[in-house]
Amino acid sequence: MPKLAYLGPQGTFCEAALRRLAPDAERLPAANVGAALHAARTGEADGAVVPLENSVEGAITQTLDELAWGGPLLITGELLLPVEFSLLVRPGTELPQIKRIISHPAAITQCRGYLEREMPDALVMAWPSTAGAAQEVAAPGSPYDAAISPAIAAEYYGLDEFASGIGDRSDTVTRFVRVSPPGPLPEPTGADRTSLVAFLRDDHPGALLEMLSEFSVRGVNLTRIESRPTGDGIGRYFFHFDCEGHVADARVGEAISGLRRLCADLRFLGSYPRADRVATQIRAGTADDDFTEAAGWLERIRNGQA
Ligand SMILES: O=C(O)C(=O)Cc1ccccc1
Repeated sequence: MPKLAYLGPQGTFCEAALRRLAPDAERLPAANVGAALHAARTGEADGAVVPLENSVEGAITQTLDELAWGGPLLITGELLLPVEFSLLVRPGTELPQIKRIISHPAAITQCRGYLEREMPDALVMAWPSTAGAAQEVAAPGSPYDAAISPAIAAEYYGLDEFASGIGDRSDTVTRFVRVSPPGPLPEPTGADRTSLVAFLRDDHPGALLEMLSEFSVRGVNLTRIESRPTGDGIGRYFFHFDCEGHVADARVGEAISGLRRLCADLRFLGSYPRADRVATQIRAGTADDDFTEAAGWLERIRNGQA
């Protein structure tokens, strides 16, 4: 039974994601995303489940940066989890008493409308996780009055649900990934995704276009692109790419080789089955057989057998 670290404590969306991704796994709650990934790197856990992006707010940047800069880890699975937010309070709390609210930053930004409408004067502060915020509100003497959290955390920590469904949108989905220490890749399924982090060799006109061309000329569809600052001053960026397909697919492998030549550094973050199981559409001329046929043809020309 694998042991998987996750953004704890019990009751986070991340825990719900882990339960679905690996129902039989032993669950190791971590204080924050960095600690969960650290446990996967050191071997304290066999892997970790962490949030990567949200359909409303976009990237969970801490996860992106950890995967880009931290010790190498491979994404081996993903899950799309619908998320619904509740406002949890100590039993008996009334609206005028709610002055300090805490939650994960991604939850706060997705409940802006409710907070501004219903409690515009409340202070809203970041906490490492939603259920962690609920646990804090429940602690004796806590200076905080409410937590934005999954409803389930009310049961775990003895809180009341002051309001439910407080997200600005009702159809929000968060993408979680399972990461593992470097090792064998999941087998190709025909409905896979590959994740990469690319660092430019130098800044010049068309540098991004050149990278994108490596995908486009081989018929590889991108599913996400994200620029992140390198930290070396304004205007310096590196890029996260997700594309359809598996590194075992010829077109994906060739695109990645092309990127490798273009980039100062290219980090492979894994090839893994897509959560939505949408099969990759293969454009004419970009199937594995087409690459094999073309390579054979080239070989024959070079050998004077054309
Ligand atoms: O704090 C949690 O419960 C998480 O899993 C992170 C998160 C926060 C808000 C939306 C989605 C995931």
